Amino acid sequence: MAEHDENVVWHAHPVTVEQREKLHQHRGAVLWFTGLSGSGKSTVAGALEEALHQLGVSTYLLDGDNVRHGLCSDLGFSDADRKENIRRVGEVANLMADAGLVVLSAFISPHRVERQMVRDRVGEGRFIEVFVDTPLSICEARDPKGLYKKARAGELRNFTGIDSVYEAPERPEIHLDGEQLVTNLIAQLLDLLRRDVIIKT
Ligand SMILES: Nc1ncnc2c1ncn2[C@@H]1O[C@H](COP(=O)(O)OS(=O)(=O)O)[C@@H](OP(=O)(O)O)[C@H]1O
Ligand SMILES: Nc1ncnc2c1ncn2[C@@H]1O[C@H](COP(=O)(O)OP(=O)(O)O)[C@@H](O)[C@H]1O
Repeated sequence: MAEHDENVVWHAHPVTVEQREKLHQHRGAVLWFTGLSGSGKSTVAGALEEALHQLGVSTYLLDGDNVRHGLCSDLGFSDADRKENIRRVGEVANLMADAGLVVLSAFISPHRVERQMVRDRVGEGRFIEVFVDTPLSICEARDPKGLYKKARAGELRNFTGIDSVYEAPERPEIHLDGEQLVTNLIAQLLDLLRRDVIIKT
């Protein structure tokens, strides 16, 4: 894919990200949830969004299951397609954070290199990697969509954790034990957002 056309020139607009953040009364950021299928990414991200919304924070939740019905409906689960999925979502998340929102994204995002690509794009300080660490055996026992069962039966190929790799984060901003109570996990995430001065409330 072409990087960009040299004839396309960046245009600096008069309203800055700092001005937009001032209006929102909090900083823009990307909370990047990563973990196995069934680890709890959507559940925890959804509960955190609810808590933030109640605190008056402007949020948006990007979820793999939903984005793959629209923006990324042409993509499957090969390594190349997952990479493109994360690239597109990373760009959208970056734009939303630039708009001053606290973005929550819930994608398996199994490869370190792609998560690093999004980190570089969003920038240190704004990118918060959230590792939802739930053992494969627990995810498989939960199996809310019956996908692990299908993968074990050989009916679903390239399934993360079964016949496709998951590279755990080495230095996530926060490492959650995905077997703890959701309320406990939300308290840890709110603490981090306050400590990093993303939110003030
Ligand atoms: N082969 C394979 N591997 C993993 N997951 C699969 C696969 N096929 C379908 N699904 C369903 O798609 C959801 C993961 O989509 P993501 O966009 O998060 O995946 S990725 O980040 O591009 O790897 C994932 O949702 P979650 O369970 O919410 O993680 C699955 O429901
Ligand atoms: N902390 C938790 N403790 C117990 N069950 C959980 C927890 N988080 C999620 N679950 C349950 O695990 C299943 C998978 O959660 P989900 O959020 O869909 O995972 P993911 O988005 O990572 O695939 C759901 O049935 C959900 O209710």
